[in-house]
Amino acid sequence: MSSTPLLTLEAVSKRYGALTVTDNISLSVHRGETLGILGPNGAGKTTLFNLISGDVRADAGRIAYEDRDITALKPHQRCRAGIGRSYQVPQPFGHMSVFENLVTAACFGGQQPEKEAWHTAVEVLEKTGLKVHANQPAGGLTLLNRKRLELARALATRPSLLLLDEIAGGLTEHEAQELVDELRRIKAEGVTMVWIEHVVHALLSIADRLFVINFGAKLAEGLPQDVMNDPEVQRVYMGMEA
Ligand SMILES: Nc1ncnc2c1ncn2[C@@H]1O[C@H](COP(=O)(O)OP(=O)(O)OP(=O)(O)O)[C@@H](O)[C@H]1O
Repeated sequence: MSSTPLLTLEAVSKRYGALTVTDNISLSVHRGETLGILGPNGAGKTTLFNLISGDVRADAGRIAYEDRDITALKPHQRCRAGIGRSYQVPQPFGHMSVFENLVTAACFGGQQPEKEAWHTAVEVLEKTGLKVHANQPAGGLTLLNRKRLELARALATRPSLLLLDEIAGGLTEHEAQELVDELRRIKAEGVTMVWIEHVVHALLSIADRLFVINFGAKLAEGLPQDVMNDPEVQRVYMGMEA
């Protein structure tokens, strides 16, 4: 891992009216690492992703990516800079085939010329186990395959940073394990990942570090074992799957 972080957030805040949803968050993500994000429902995890991807603008603070200030960039500019994301609720073009969804992501998200986008789509289909569903309308996929497509669409933009929002949520144990295996292969290729996940044991099987958010603010950060043993984290997580 290089010492220069790939992504840096400095004192980033976001409010909705009187509600501070992101409260002075500073964090760094290093090249090649997988950072796991934990926090109770409504803690502000997805908002943090929205701030990184540009779907939401920060009220205060600075976001840097590859040493470049991206705080004012629009989502498509951040995507082209190398930030790919999946959404908690999969957002494919339901009437289009799986393959068409991937070509579209590669062309418009990744700004790849058509021929390259086709190659990328084929490559990503193989990598994510979606090849047999390539010509199926995305709207008819099972939950596991919709999650895979969500991951595949992000990969088709050829990200150097992959933001994964609850990709294992709602899956069976076996399905979640399949996804984790896929993520491990992606990680081994050098893709840096930030993964929000309530399925803690799935997250722990791959995360290098954890960052815990509660009420929009940082509760804990560090090596997975240290964070999971932190009494405050245990208190906040009581009753949750571990
Ligand atoms: N556009 C918005 N307008 C007003 N409030 C919002 C908006 N988006 C999010 N919030 C509020 O911000 C808080 C944090 O939401 P967020 O979705 O970031 O949490 P989360 O940690 O991802 O939750 P979950 O684990 O349930 O997905 C919640 O109270 C939510 O209702």
